Amino acid sequence: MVKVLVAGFKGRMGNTTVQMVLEHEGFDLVGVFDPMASEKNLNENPAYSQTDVPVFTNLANIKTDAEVWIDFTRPTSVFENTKFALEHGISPVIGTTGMTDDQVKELQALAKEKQVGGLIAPNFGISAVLLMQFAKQAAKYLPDVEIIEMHHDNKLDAPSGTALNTAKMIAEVRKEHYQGNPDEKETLPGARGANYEGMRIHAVRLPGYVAHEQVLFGGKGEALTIRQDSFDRISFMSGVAVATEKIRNYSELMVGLENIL
Ligand SMILES: NC(=O)C1=CN([C@@H]2O[C@H](COP(=O)(O)OP(=O)(O)OC[C@H]3O[C@@H](n4cnc5c(N)ncnc54)[C@H](O)[C@@H]3O)[C@@H](O)[C@H]2O)C=CC1
Ligand SMILES: O=C(O)C1=N[C@H](C(=O)O)C[C@H](O)C1
Repeated sequence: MVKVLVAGFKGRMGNTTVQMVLEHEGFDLVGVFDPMASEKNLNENPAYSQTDVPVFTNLANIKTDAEVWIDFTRPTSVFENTKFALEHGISPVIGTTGMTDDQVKELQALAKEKQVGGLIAPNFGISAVLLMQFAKQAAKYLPDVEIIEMHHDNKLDAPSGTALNTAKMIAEVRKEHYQGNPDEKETLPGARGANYEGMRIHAVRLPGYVAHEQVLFGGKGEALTIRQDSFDRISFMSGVAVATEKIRNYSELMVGLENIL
């Protein structure tokens, strides 16, 4: 049994993850963490009255024998949480988005020093993992590209981690390239979206949406659109489960679910 702690358990993803961990016969939920929690044990919550699991509300007070730390928290807390996990020999499985490249590098160095395996996955959904790979492939031949990501209106970070990662993966193969009209002017600031190495990224936030992305390629007289949709947060759970099962077989901190599939 893999002993698991879920950070951010009061949130949308954290709550879905707790249910997945409790239902999975290979996982043992040994702790949950969220500063917003008022209970001391998960069994105080009517939905989990039979589940005796300690609740932590402060990082410094966590004492646990967890082997895997699953994190769906906030862009402002994920770095400290991941550092804490690595320093305590707990393998981090990180879904929280919004870390800077420098923060990721620092954590990768720490994981190497401690010889602890971990994963940061901008998206645990297989449709999104495939979309990023297909987009990288297409960009070799169609370098004019724009990304549109669409999310629920409670999302804190923009652009999404998935959109940023898509742009980074495309940038690995796309020849340096100016796209659009060099004389174009935004008559309303922001109209052309964010600029990542010449690629435009547009972020939509609307109620009713969960998580969706389109990558649009344009060529002479033709176009290609690649799209993925997460209609439900359950779409992320098989990826989280695979990472939780496998991550202790590694001794480095990787970025991208594809690294362990
Ligand atoms: N990688 C992936 O496949 C996915 C990633 N995400 C990412 O996961 C993160 C969470 O998303 P949601 O669940 O929608 O957010 P949410 O706002 O519903 O939940 C976040 C939870 O974290 C808690 N929290 C705040 N500070 C904390 C700390 N220091 N330690 C522990 N918990 C803390 C909050 O109280 C809240 O309950 C976001 O960054 C989002 O982009 C979301 C869906 C899929
Ligand atoms: O906040 C979300 O909901 C999601 N966040 C991740 C991201 O920023 O890419 C993954 C998915 O898009 C859902």
